[in-house]
Amino acid sequence: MVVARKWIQTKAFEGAVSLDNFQLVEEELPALKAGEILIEALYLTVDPYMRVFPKQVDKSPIGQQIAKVVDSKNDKFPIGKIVLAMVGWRDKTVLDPDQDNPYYVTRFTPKKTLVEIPNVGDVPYSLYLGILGMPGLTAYFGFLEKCRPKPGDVVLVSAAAGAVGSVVGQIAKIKGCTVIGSAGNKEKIDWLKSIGFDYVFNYKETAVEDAIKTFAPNGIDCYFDNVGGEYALKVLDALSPYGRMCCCGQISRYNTTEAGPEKDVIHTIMINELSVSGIMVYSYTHAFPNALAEIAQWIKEGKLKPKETVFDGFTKLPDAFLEIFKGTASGKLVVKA
Ligand SMILES: NC(=O)C1=CN([C@@H]2O[C@H](COP(=O)(O)OP(=O)(O)OC[C@H]3O[C@@H](n4cnc5c(N)ncnc54)[C@H](OP(=O)(O)O)[C@@H]3O)[C@@H](O)[C@H]2O)C=CC1
Ligand SMILES: CCCCCC(=O)/C=C/[C@@H]1[C@@H](C/C=C\CCCC(=O)O)[C@@H](O)C[C@H]1O
Repeated sequence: MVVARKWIQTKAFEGAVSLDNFQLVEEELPALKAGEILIEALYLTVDPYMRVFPKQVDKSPIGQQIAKVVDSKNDKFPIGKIVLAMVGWRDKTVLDPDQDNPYYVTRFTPKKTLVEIPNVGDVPYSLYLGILGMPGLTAYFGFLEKCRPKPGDVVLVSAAAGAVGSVVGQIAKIKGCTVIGSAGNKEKIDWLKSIGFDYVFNYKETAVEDAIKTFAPNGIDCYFDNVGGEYALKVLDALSPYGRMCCCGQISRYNTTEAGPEKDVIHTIMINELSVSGIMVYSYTHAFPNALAEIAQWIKEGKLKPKETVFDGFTKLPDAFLEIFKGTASGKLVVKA
């Protein structure tokens, strides 16, 4: 008999997430039926959207993991094969590789529970949860398709030291742009400078509108928005005519239910003929293989530098999740099971 551990969410999130939102429980797994496999987590991801994903109370929070097949009654998935699976915060799982994703929401998640890992060469498995996974692809499509950068454009990225923002900034450099990033501590600022950002500021010390006056006196051409709220409205006001803004996330608002700052944003969008677009990365599923090949090539050439903060141990999942909102660590947060 195999016993799995899984985290469940004990109560609805309200305000800041705390450790008592989660409980670790054990579960006896059923014997494998024909066609099924048993997988064991190697790395699990924590991402900001887990804070706002609907209907998870009494369930294991949504999440992908890189896992190894450890028992199999399916010839296509032999023992030892590595897969990417959306099974939530669990260390062991029995599944049919062809089953639909129990967390599926149209456009927002993969349709199937299990996804083959892309064949992009010999890279650490954890990267499939970051730069070669959902966050990296979000950066790639959000920036290239929605911001439509041109060489010489001035690009601003918020939460620039994070999983998405750090990739956006580096792709912007590859595309010949001038890149400004914001982050919340000195270690992140120093790291962003070291990977090629032209200007970096601590948004907790310098208001974004002041940073823009200093670093981009002629305005911002592209804004990649990871934070939303007042920060995003301030940047909207500073976009150059024909500017582009990619609305990727609103992390400054995830822990609050209070109404956001009000303003007649529509007038600003009209008068400057701005393009403001959202991004949902799974809308580009058809184009993932080519994008991943290009990202992998940039990594190989040293043009894109992955960074991770790794939490050691399955029991650390809630701590890793809380770290997203503390904001001390940079790069992609992953948990080594
Ligand atoms: N549309 C889509 O398909 C996707 C959207 N996203 C969104 O992209 C954004 C970035 O995601 P990801 O790169 O994974 O996360 P990050 O790795 O950037 O982690 C979160 C970071 O956000 C910053 N942050 C945390 N709380 C706040 C706050 N209250 N106000 C301002 N900044 C805060 C902190 O950095 P610091 O304070 O140092 O800047 C923290 O380190 C999120 O909003 C996420 O929801 C992500 C993936 C897909
Ligand atoms: C609703 C806030 C979403 C914040 C942006 C973000 O991080 C998106 C990430 C998606 C995510 C889907 C997340 C939420 C779907 C909400 C559906 C609903 O019915 O409200 C996940 O699938 C990975 C990213 O594509």
